Amino acid sequence: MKIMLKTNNIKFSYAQEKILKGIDLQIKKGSFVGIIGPNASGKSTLLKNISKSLKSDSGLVYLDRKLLNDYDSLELAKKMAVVPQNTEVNFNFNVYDIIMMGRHPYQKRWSRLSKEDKKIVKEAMEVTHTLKLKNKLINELSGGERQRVIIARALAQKPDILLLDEPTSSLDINYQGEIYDLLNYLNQEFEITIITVSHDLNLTALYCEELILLKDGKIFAVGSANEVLTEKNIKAVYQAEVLIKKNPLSEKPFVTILPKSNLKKFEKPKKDFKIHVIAGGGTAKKFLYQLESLGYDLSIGVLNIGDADWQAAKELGVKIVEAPPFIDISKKEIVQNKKLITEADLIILSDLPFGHGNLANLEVLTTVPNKNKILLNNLSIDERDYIGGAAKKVWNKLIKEDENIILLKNKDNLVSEIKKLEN
Ligand SMILES: Nc1ncnc2c1ncn2[C@@H]1O[C@H](COP(=O)(O)OP(=O)(O)OP(=O)(O)O)[C@@H](O)[C@H]1O
Repeated sequence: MKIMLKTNNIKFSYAQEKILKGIDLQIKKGSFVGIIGPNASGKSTLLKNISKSLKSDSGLVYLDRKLLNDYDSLELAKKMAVVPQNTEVNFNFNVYDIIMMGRHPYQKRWSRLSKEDKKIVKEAMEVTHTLKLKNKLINELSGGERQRVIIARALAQKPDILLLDEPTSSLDINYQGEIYDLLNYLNQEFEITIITVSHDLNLTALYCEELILLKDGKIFAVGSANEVLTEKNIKAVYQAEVLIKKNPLSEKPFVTILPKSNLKKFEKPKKDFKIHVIAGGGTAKKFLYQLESLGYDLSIGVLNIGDADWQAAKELGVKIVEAPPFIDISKKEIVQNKKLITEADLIILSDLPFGHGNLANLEVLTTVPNKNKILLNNLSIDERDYIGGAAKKVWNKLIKEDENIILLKNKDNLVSEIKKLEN
């Protein structure tokens, strides 16, 4: 295994404040590494220490087996390029001139641009799709365009290793993917070693083969995305409750912040309005999050354990009447559900499909004629009745006899309907 960059116990302080508290790193040649960690954990300071923009107080940094301190600035610029966090450029040069600056380490004083310089700059512009911006002034570009130009300038240096500090922080989702795709291409095609600092755990997990998680100036965890991005690690380092699922396409972990713990910090006001939801199959997932974030007192049931709505309700800490999957809802669960329904100010029935197993969830509504009900019917009952019309029969009876029913085709209007009832 060839090592491109290695640090031995590096320490760094700004004035009296200790920022890096002994960092040991080994970055393989040709690898794509992501440094993550909370605000002020020392990520940018580490990047500056390994790129000689700051000098470590103690410890050693080796770049390709040679001490970083032994590189002079031109020699270092041929080996390593840095894309800083702030890509603002003080002088309003045009894009071509900015990218050409990347050739500076190779140019002799007062010499003209060589054919080689021009060829390399053109290639850098091609891979970063900046050719069409060539004559534009740098300060007239969008954030994403400027980011690509600064990466092109770094590529014009023909580095073996590229360090990027939050390369996608100001970019929209499309450009974020584009920049990481570009980095991935550079890594795979030209074997450039890449180190990114990022707050985007999911992009980092998706593209980086190794992750370094920093906490308070020390390395907390190193390894693959699956090894580093665990609920336990995230909680320990970010003090955040997250849900980690496997991205079905990439098999990489996908981190979702759990809204409840997030919102708790803002002391979200609780509403004195109880809503019981009858759902299943993920038909309520989206509006459950919405209603929970608005502070409604929610309950849900009867739901099969493992169902998508059950998972959402669990994540949100909503009261659930649950039942084992693949068997009919039992009497006991029906009674528990009825109790919550009786206590609720409003019942919402999502447009869930009905079979033998959950018909009781529909039938229960006929026993509480005085309760307000919102029935979602974006999909007609015909399309959701999997028991030869039995569900449709109950539905039709309900619609005919119950005066407290609101039929709602569009889930987007749900909150406004609830607000009307609340008042
Ligand atoms: N030039 C400076 N002078 C003094 N303190 C600094 C300086 N730059 C950074 N710091 C401090 O060093 C600590 C680490 O900063 P650093 O920028 O390395 O963290 P980070 O993990 O990159 O943070 P973020 O995710 O917020 O960008 C912070 O407490 C910061 O206030």
